[in-house]
Amino acid sequence: ISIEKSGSFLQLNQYKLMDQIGQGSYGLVKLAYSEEDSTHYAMKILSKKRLLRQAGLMRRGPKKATSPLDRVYREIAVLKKLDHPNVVKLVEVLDDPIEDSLYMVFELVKQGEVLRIPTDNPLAEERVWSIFRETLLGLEYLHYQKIIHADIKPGNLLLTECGHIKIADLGVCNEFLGQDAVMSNGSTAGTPAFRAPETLILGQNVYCGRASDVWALGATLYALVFGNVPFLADSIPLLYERIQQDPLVFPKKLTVSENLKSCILLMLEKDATRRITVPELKINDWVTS
Ligand SMILES: COc1ccc(C(=O)/C=C\Nc2cc(OC)c(C(=O)O)cc2Cl)cc1
Repeated sequence: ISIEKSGSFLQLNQYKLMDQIGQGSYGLVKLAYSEEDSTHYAMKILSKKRLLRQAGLMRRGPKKATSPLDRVYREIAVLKKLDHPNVVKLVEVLDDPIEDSLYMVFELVKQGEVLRIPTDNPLAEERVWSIFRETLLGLEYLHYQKIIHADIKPGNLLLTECGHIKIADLGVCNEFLGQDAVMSNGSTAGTPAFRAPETLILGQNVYCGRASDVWALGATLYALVFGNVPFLADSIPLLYERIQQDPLVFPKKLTVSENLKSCILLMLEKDATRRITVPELKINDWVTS
């Protein structure tokens, strides 16, 4: 990669890096402008050292032969093959072997995150209905490609200029697995408030990734319409206790349809074997209303 400073911007090959537009445990996302095609992109910047460190911390049990970076490269290879209107598109990866940074170039989804929570101004049920339907199609596509997103949340749903949804952040935290989408909770944490109960049971570290994605989608649906996550606590252990034990409560102040409440309840079913599945969601009364 050719890296040069042009004025106050870093220039990576044809990309001029501009403002930071996103950040998270993964690293950060910058707006990038390509002079080659006069188009803006979202450039996700990862640190290989940080990835290795995180993998070291998160990996439990026998050390897997593949280095954590192989996992990222394998997932990048998968991302390049993905092509769906409701999944963010990876354009290219700039990876200089001697550089610590790994640059993932994505198509720019102009309006960014669909909703920042907590908020006192959640989205109207009609808006949430179309956002949910598109997210469901994107998730169905990922599951079909044997990809468990493992971090579905409002922050990873990006809104296009025309108000369509693209699911983001498949890059690092998903599990690309063989036949059954079986997860081990050592490797994919996800965001605490959106984690399914079965992923929190210590010791038992095998669960179905598809069902845990549905739970997170349910918590996301709840957050989009009520402005906050379904279970809250001042500490992570208490949060996990509430996710596993507490019955779901809907805020009195906001009126939403009975169909929407039942749909959320079916997705936030604590028993993963009884939880609604993606195919069942596609024919759910609220989703098809
Ligand atoms: C206000 O305007 C804005 C326009 C676009 C953005 C934005 O794009 C943010 C994050 N983007 C991404 C993050 C990802 O992971 C964490 C991945 C991935 O790894 O799949 C892909 C993308 Cl694109 C923000 C503000």
